[in-house]
Amino acid sequence: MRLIIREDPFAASKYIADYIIDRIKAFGPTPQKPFVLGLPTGSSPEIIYKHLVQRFKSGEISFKNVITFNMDEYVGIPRDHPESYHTFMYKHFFSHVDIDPANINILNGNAPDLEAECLAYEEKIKQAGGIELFLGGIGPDGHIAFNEPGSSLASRTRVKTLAYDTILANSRFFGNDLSQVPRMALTVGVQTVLDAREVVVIITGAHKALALQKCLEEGLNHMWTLSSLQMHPHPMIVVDEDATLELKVKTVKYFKSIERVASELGWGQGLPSAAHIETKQAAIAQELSTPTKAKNAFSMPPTPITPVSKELPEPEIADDELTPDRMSSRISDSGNVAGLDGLIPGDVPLKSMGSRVITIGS
Ligand SMILES: N[C@@H]1[C@@H](O)[C@H](O)[C@@H](COP(=O)(O)O)O[C@@H]1O
Repeated sequence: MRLIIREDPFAASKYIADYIIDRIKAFGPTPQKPFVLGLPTGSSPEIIYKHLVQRFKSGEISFKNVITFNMDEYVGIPRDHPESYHTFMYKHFFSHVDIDPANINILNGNAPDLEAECLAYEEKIKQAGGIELFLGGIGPDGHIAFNEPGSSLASRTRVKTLAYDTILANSRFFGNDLSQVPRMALTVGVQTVLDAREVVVIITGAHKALALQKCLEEGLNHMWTLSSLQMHPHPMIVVDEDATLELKVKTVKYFKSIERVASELGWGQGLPSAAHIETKQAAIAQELSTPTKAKNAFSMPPTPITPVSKELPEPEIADDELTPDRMSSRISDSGNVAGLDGLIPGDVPLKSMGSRVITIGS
């Protein structure tokens, strides 16, 4: 788990935007090998999108060879509703960059067959080669996408009924009128997120501090679906200071130290590229398949160990000092156990404890 802590939501969002740009550049997407990016909505990612748009406008990054899959969409509100996730994504991101509209994938919450829509979405992700990086946000109840508390951790894209907490939280976008918030949504499943090669989550604000604590310091729990990241090989959570309010000081210090040590050593917190790992794996497999080398690899002579005693000054042992194998001889025959010399007269010394047991029948 990587936990990156930044002072405020702006710094946390900038960190993620930079990270995504670095990952896309390192990947070097082409039409034949596009970068597949999973995306969220919500107020937390808004600043990330602003950064990405800015960097696109300054010519630092292109989204031409990027395919996107959004996490979720409400069921039953028109696609052009001001609060639909389609509208959100075009307003904050897609309309401002050079992404090919054919590469944009968002679930259709008005599909005549919602189940078929979800199955087709999973299939499309598979056909695109799987998601390289899934960016996510969470709700205050620790849900990722719309995987509400109690969701199966093996879930895939499906129809989900929204929890009351989520309806309450999202009512701010619907004039604080609970009755206007859709009751259902289509969402990628927990397992769909975990299938991505890398998952990056933004969490900001004190109202999400408990969720972060549950997911980071406690165990895997379907009531806090973000905790599923514990099962992912490359998760990264980027937070602001407020989101850490419920964490132990020790946890915060540890994760801050990871980042500090890594930067002191000149290491980034990024992933080694897939190509780099594959080259290494191939070299190791080759090495092990060469009979003599493989044999050598497993029958290496033991590394000679310098006896510790040679490194240490000779201990000074008094003539009457005892060696451990004769520890029993430390106990004097006086009947008293070392340290128990001050026994009350008449008390029974430990070595004859048996004498305290009265024989039944006697
Ligand atoms: N389904 C979305 C989530 O995908 C998103 O992560 C969450 C957080 O939104 P915000 O960032 O506005 O708190 O909102 C909704 O519930």
